[in-house]
Amino acid sequence: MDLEKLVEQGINSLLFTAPVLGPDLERFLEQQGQALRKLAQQAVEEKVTHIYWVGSGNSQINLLSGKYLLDKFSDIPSDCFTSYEFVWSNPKRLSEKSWVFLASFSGATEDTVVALRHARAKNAKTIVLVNKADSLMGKEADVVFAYESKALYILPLAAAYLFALELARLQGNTEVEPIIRDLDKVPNLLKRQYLEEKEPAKNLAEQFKKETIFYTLGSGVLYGLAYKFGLTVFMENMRVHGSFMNAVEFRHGPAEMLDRAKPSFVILQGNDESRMVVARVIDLLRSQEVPLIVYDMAKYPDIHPLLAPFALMIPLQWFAVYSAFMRGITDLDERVLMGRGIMGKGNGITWP
Ligand SMILES: O=P(O)(O)OC[C@H]1O[C@](O)(CO)[C@@H](O)[C@@H]1O
Repeated sequence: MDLEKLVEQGINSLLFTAPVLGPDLERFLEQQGQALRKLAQQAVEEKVTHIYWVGSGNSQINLLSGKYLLDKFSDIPSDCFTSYEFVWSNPKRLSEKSWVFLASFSGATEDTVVALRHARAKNAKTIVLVNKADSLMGKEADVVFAYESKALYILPLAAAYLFALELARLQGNTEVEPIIRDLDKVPNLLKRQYLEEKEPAKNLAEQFKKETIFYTLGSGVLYGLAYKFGLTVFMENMRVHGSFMNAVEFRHGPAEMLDRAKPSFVILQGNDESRMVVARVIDLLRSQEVPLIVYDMAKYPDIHPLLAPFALMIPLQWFAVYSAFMRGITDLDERVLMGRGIMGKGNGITWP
């Protein structure tokens, strides 16, 4: 089938969020931004002792930014867990003075429902970010943010950013103000990128369509986005082998594999503190002549460096969409194992 026809059909798929990211983020910030800021105020007033961020896959790694920003700018301790790890680790500090944010698009993912019930059993306050308020998790949580969109990575990411930055601002941190201001510029950037990044991504996908292994590397503020594409999108939706690695860890072992084979690499390079070390990894990979794609935040000097996960999302997604089509995947939402009741168990559970 004609590639452009597939793209046209793909616009309605759940995976391909790029067409709605700009408008949906704009709406989300407009409609729910105030409530998120109020929640941050409440956290400060109530002297919350610990904030947990919990989810699975995309719906965990977007929340990691909440911990990253709280650690960097606030004095509230915070941890981010995959849902089952949260339950198994059963942190001793988890109490009625803790707040637990949980994200889930379906609101019915086995792991995260179990985590929500665990947090409730410990009397922690539970705040869920779900697509629909009437989902299983929406009905059981104390506070619900229903984002009403397929943008399951970007909208909870924005919620985590706004909550954490506002909390730090209320604690007197002035460094966060430019980041909060630039967050408002992101919807327009995403609208523009949806149009501008299509052709370059198509060419890149063409160039890489024979590659069978993709390692995706990112560090610092881009750790989460690299994890998202390396661990979920490329493997889950392009169905290629590969994995995610923290870019700073590459010199500590993985580099040696290049002696035997030269798999392809996708590197996300931020404008934050991680930039120079990641640049050294890029130089090393270039010297070894591996197939390499670099997504560089330097292309967006008008956006605060800490907003990189928003700025690099659409170029990567366009690449994944074209790559999937070029590999014979015509339905971007089709799964071979996930969502079929094979891997998720429990009453009302729908995923994975
Ligand atoms: O957001 P939910 O519904 O909890 O689902 C999480 C799942 O969705 C994905 O993010 C995308 O399918 C997976 O990585 C993960 O298994």
